[in-house]
Amino acid sequence: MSDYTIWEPADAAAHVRVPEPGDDKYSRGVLGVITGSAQYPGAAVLGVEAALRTGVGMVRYVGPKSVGRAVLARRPEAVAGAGRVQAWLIGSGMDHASRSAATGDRMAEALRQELPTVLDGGAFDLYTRSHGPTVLTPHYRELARVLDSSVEEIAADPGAAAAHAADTLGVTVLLKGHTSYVAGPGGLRLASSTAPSWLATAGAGDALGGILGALVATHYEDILADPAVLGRLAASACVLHGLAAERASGGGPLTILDLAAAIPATISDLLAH
Ligand SMILES: NC(=O)C1=CN([C@@H]2O[C@H](COP(=O)(O)OP(=O)(O)OC[C@H]3O[C@@H](n4cnc5c(N)ncnc54)[C@H](O)[C@@H]3O)[C@@H](O)[C@H]2O)[C@@H](O)CC1
Ligand SMILES: Nc1ncnc2c1ncn2[C@@H]1O[C@H](COP(=O)(O)OP(=O)(O)O)[C@@H](O)[C@H]1O
Repeated sequence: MSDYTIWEPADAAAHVRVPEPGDDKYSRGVLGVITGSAQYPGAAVLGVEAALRTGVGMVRYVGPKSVGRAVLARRPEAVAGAGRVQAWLIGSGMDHASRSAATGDRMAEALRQELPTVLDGGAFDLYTRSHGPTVLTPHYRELARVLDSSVEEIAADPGAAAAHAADTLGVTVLLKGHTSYVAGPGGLRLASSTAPSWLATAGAGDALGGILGALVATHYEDILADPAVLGRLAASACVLHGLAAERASGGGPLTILDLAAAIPATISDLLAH
């Protein structure tokens, strides 16, 4: 932990791109989303919800048709089907072992574009094929699988595990937990623990993926110019996620749709201070 700098709300505020009068939906950035599966359609719904609430020019959902229908039922603002995007969010709510050929093809096509990419749960196996600036968002069990290690080893020193993963895999790693650790291959080390423990509930990570996806899509040019920006955005996503959870919780339980609904006011508060 000593190598890590705490990423503060003011740091996160500086990493929200506020639209300007000359912006349109494309100049703000389009996020492509390949998440969800027949088994876990809700993960796609939650990620898209959180991305749209964080602010992005457009979300294009490019997953299975049945999941796309669930996404659109909740969020008609999302656009279903392939098209040009500036960043990708891939892998929440899917199991890499049971990935369909169609999903595998969509992922391969996305990764070929060398765009800034967030890889979540069911897509960690693809990190070597992701040639754009890439951030992985594992929890402890997932990082243990990626590193062929054990949960106990990760839990013993999560900051060191995240740093080791970033250095050996050559990607940015956001290791999720009560404290989340962001490590970048260039020695970037940021930590955040803004979230209440009420956030330990199913779907919380799917929402984090959406928040981070939106921040990445709206900063794609900055990331391409300096890949270290990706780590700062990852830490900013953790701060926003934690503060939105705190606002939704108010000291009690929360659902992930409550968290998503709290994101806009969380951002406007951050920008006002
Ligand atoms: N609404 C949704 O669609 C959601 C989908 N989710 C998806 O669900 C999939 C699995 O995610 P995980 O993070 O659980 O994956 P993991 O593979 O890390 O966790 C599964 C492990 O938890 C253990 N386990 C299961 N139930 C348990 C219990 N009651 N008590 C103790 N241990 C238990 C299992 O034995 C297994 O080892 C991912 O694809 C994820 O994206 C989750 O994000 C939750 C919400
Ligand atoms: N005890 C805790 N306190 C605060 N935040 C937590 C706690 N446990 C988990 N979280 C946060 O909740 C999210 C859980 O993500 P993940 O394990 O991927 O869940 P899911 O797969 O259900 O979406 C992460 O952002 C993590 O940082």
